[in-house]
Amino acid sequence: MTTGAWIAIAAVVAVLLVALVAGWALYRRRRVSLQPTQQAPGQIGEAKDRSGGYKPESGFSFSQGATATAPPVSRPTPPVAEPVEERVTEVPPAPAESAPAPVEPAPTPAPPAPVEEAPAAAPAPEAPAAPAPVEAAPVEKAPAAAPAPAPAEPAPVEEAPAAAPAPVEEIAPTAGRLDRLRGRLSRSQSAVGKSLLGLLGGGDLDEDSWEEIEDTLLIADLGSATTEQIVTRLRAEMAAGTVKTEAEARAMLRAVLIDALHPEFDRSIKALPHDATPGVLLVVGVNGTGKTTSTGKLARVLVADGRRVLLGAADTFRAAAADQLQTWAERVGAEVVRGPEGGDPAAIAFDSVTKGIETGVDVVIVDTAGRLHTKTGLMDELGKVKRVVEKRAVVDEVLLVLDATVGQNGLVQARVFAEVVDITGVVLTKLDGTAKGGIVFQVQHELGVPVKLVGLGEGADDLAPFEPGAFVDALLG
Ligand SMILES: Nc1nc2c(ncn2[C@@H]2O[C@H](COP(=O)(O)OP(=O)(O)OP(=O)(O)O)[C@@H](O)[C@H]2O)c(=O)[nH]1
Repeated sequence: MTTGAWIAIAAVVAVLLVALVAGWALYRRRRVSLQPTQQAPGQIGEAKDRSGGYKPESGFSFSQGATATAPPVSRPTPPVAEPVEERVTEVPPAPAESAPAPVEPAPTPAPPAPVEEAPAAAPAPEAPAAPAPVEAAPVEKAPAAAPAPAPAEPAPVEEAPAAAPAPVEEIAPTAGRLDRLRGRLSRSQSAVGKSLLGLLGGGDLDEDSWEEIEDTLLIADLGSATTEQIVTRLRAEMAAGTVKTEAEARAMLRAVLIDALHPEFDRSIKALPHDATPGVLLVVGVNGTGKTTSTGKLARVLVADGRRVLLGAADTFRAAAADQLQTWAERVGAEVVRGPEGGDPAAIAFDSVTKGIETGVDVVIVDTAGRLHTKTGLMDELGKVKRVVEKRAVVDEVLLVLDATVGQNGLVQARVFAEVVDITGVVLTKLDGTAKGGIVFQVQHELGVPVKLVGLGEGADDLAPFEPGAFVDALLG
């Protein structure tokens, strides 16, 4: 071979080498690399307890709703029970539209003296032995002015007549019992967190990795808008070069997720009484989502907090729902107002609030029915319930109960309800049974209202306040 040929070969080899090195350098520049940590003690993410179930830092927070604009009603001093008939007949004419059907005060363990007889006996609210007011006669409704369209004398709901009320339960203080929820959420949620941290902390982040992060968020039900927002922020943080270690990646992910959960939202439950009226909460949602259960759990929390509670069983769709609510009420010593199966929910809601005002309870929680048969039907029913209640008191909260396990369907439901009533907060139930807690992000994003409470099990005390930080910690495992 000639010298010229050797020189040519050497030149080609040199060019190839330069191209190879330049290509490798370019490739490295496009990847974000994470070094395993050598962090100083105390640095974020260092050896902290990540067994991390959902563990709210604080207890439930209750506040007072906006100042009442409803007609002032003098609030008699506490629990002296009066005959229900008397109380109810004092009610000013109800809105014409309500045409309320007779409502039967249900027996409660905190007995308002038995209907019909009851002198001014004031039974102690906690006396389990006190006989239930058997055979509560249908109460004459005040609004009788308008010739009530023959309320078809409702077949009295099976009132479990002679059954002695269950003894009122001791309820653990709310603060202490929240610890028991630890771990519930992590069992189902941590898959999402593990996957995200695996990708972010795994070393190199190329386009495929970003796509995987996006998929993980979408699969966890965060929805496309929230996912896009989160991925954009994660990319920006990574590109800024501030994230060099796994611990930093974790801390950054945590901060981004918490931000997306709107930590600034007011999540207190507007359940405190006004000067002349109780706090009034409407609980709405599709049947089966956990409305009645959540109403009962919330009543327990309030009673444990020293509040006098009245539950209104306006879910007249099936008698069992009212029975269920009554059982919850009996267990905690709350009062209950219920009506006949198929009765007018608005009438029961109206009577609940009326009775609540007159007996001076602190808070009335009305459990409504949520048949999504037609939007118009729902609109009529719920709209009417709210309007009628507002004749007596301000509605402080409309809590929408959503089942976290139904994913996108929950969002569809949320939209429909939000069109019908002004939702002020969301109760997300069954978070213990899903690996897709991401619906929390979507619901807040779509409705612009906070998730205030989460259901983490079927137990009576498995209700917790929603806290973004605690939730993200549980999510990251
Ligand atoms: N695992 C789990 N189950 C729950 C939770 N909340 C409610 N449930 C269960 O969900 C089922 C339905 O709850 P309900 O309270 O009856 O639902 P609802 O919306 O009132 O429905 P209706 O009674 O038909 O009006 C019950 O078996 C509850 O025990 C929760 O947070 N976790």
